[in-house]
Amino acid sequence: MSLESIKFTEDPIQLVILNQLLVPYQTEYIRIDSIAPGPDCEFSGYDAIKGMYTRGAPAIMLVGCFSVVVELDRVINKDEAETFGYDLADELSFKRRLIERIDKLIKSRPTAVNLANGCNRIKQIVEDHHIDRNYELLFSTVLVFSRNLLRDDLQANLSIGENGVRYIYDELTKENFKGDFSVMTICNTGSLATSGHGTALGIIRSLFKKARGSHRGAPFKLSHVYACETRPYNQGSRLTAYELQYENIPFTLITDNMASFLIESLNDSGGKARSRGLADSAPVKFIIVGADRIVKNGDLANKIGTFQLSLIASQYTSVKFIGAAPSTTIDHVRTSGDEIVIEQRPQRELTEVRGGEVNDCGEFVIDSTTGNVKLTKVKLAPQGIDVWNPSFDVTPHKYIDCIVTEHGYMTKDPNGGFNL
Ligand SMILES: CSC[C@@H](O)[C@H](O)C(=O)COP(=O)(O)O
Repeated sequence: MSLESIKFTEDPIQLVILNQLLVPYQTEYIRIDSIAPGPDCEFSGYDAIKGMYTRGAPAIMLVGCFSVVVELDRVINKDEAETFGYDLADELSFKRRLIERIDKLIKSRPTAVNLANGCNRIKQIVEDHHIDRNYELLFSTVLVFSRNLLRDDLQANLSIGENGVRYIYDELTKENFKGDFSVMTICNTGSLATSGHGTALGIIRSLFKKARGSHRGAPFKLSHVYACETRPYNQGSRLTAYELQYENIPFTLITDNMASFLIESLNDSGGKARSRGLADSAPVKFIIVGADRIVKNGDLANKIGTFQLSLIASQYTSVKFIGAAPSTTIDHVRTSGDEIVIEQRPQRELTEVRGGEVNDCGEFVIDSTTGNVKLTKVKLAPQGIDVWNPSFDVTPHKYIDCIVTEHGYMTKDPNGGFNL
């Protein structure tokens, strides 16, 4: 990918993030200077995460952890303790203040567990550290932890790709499937949502790589991806479509409410696909989704719209539903999806959209001073109406066929349960 969502440098310590609110129309990077808002903080990790500038559970975790590194650098190495309300002379009060600010950061987005998992480990480092005036050691410990988190996330995504491919090949071989097949996905689970490669989209990338490379001789091959638009925030049409186009992976964008009709059309052997305007008639064999939190019994929180896809898959024995996530997405405390807090987003995020302005021919209008696509915001509903806008839903494990992590793939035990 030419676009990295997170850029962190150590000399000097600097964190910049891609403003995902502007993708795919403009490329803008913003510098993060603190953990949470405060005096002398222009743009904090909290602002970036809460404001959706940075998105996707693993990316949120990485930006959150690196924002702690950035603030500690200013406090410890740049003599700015007072600006942030830290007292370096009093170790206990320093730790209290830091933990208070990290706790505020964790609250920026409650459903994705990765942020809390990463930040809680930093809190543990802080609590266990006997500072004894050696703040530099604390700084370097948090820096190394965050740097490793970034490295491990990339490695995990590559392994998820491999493990997902293995499950898909095993299933198709068991079924004696031959020919081309399609997959469906929702939300943004690629490079932009992670440190690189991606989770669900990582599996799709790896599948394509295999189909084009050493596995060219396999009796089946992924030929097409159907990407759901992912209303209301359109992560699918803005980010996933952008990544698939960039990777030259053949795909078709659909709105979320087309999923069942599409699968019914493609998976029918009587030729419904052709009469319904579908150029590629390879059946959808897998719906592959990411996750923001997977609890112990396998219930999975992901972008709103995921649950209904699992219900559709459950109606077709030939369609398997796969959840893909790194182990930082696993919640080892909660036992069922009923315990997951679902983030409610502002009503305006559903009734208003911002996008690239187009002329009557559908071509982007370019701002002559900046050379960028002009952005415009429109409202899609009457003023003053009631709107429900949950950002995520929970897919019960009974509708999930397989969970893929960096450690392998897991199907259900004979009692129909996952044991995470
Ligand atoms: C790779 S994280 C799993 C995604 O499916 C996830 O839901 C996601 O991208 C979150 O969307 P967000 O834009 O942060 O609300």
